[in-house]
Amino acid sequence: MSAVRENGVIVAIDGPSGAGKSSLTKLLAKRLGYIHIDTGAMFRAVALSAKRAGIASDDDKGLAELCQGLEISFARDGETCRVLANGEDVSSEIRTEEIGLLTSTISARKPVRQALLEMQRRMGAKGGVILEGRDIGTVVFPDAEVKFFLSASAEERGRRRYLELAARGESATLEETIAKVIQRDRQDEGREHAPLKQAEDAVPIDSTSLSIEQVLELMERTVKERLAQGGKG
Ligand SMILES: Nc1ncnc2c1ncn2[C@@H]1O[C@H](COP(=O)(O)OP(=O)(O)OP(=O)(O)O)[C@@H](O)[C@H]1O
Ligand SMILES: Nc1ccn([C@H]2C[C@H](O)[C@@H](COP(=O)(O)O)O2)c(=O)n1
Repeated sequence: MSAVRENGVIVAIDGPSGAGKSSLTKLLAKRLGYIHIDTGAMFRAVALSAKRAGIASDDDKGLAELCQGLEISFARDGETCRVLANGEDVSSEIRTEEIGLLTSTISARKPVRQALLEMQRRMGAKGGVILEGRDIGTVVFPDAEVKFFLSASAEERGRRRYLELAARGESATLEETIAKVIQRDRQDEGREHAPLKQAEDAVPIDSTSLSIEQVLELMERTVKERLAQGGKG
């Protein structure tokens, strides 16, 4: 294990959409007493801001300027964590399917990745943190002490997303939702800059037939074993 940082280790959780990253990151962070950073929410905040400003998803100059003037932060209040873009709470607005797909497109642009890479490294540098995303273990913190690659079949991930949408009263069919999951996988895996892929030293977890609790147990055990091998908690 590399030298441990001021506040503890860095845990990276990467994987495709709907694999359970956000749910597990929050639960694991609570168990370990770590903070969690949802990097997808940061990309979503950029996409929402670009949409509002009428910046096209291939306008690299416009996107670079947008990112320069955009401060993304998290407001933590007990169990909840709000996402702020220049001080405005955008937590709900960034969670629509439309913003999800736009985010997948905009996050492929180099100036956006560069701007958020710097922010994410600053946020996580002291350790004691779990970051979830697509490229945490490969690009943002390739030296993270613990890396997980969390996946599940596209059908199962689509089913989970469909249930979420139904609970929110949003109309979508299961087939459409699975198709969107597959489209997002293709975009995230196929892009030139920082594509979604498993880091060589990541622990793979297929959650298709595991409960959230089972995945949590597995992750917690793995982190604690690594800490016992030479880190501090
Ligand atoms: N192992 C699991 N079994 C059943 N449901 C799960 C499991 N893991 C996550 N879920 C559910 O699947 C949905 C998607 O999970 P979550 O938002 O954590 O995924 P994600 O990987 O963060 O997705 P995205 O990258 O799109 O934000 C949630 O409703 C969550 O409760
Ligand atoms: N580290 C990251 C995190 C997210 N993205 C992109 C790719 C996703 O399709 C989109 C939304 O992420 P989600 O909130 O669904 O996890 O953001 C990325 O490229 N890199």
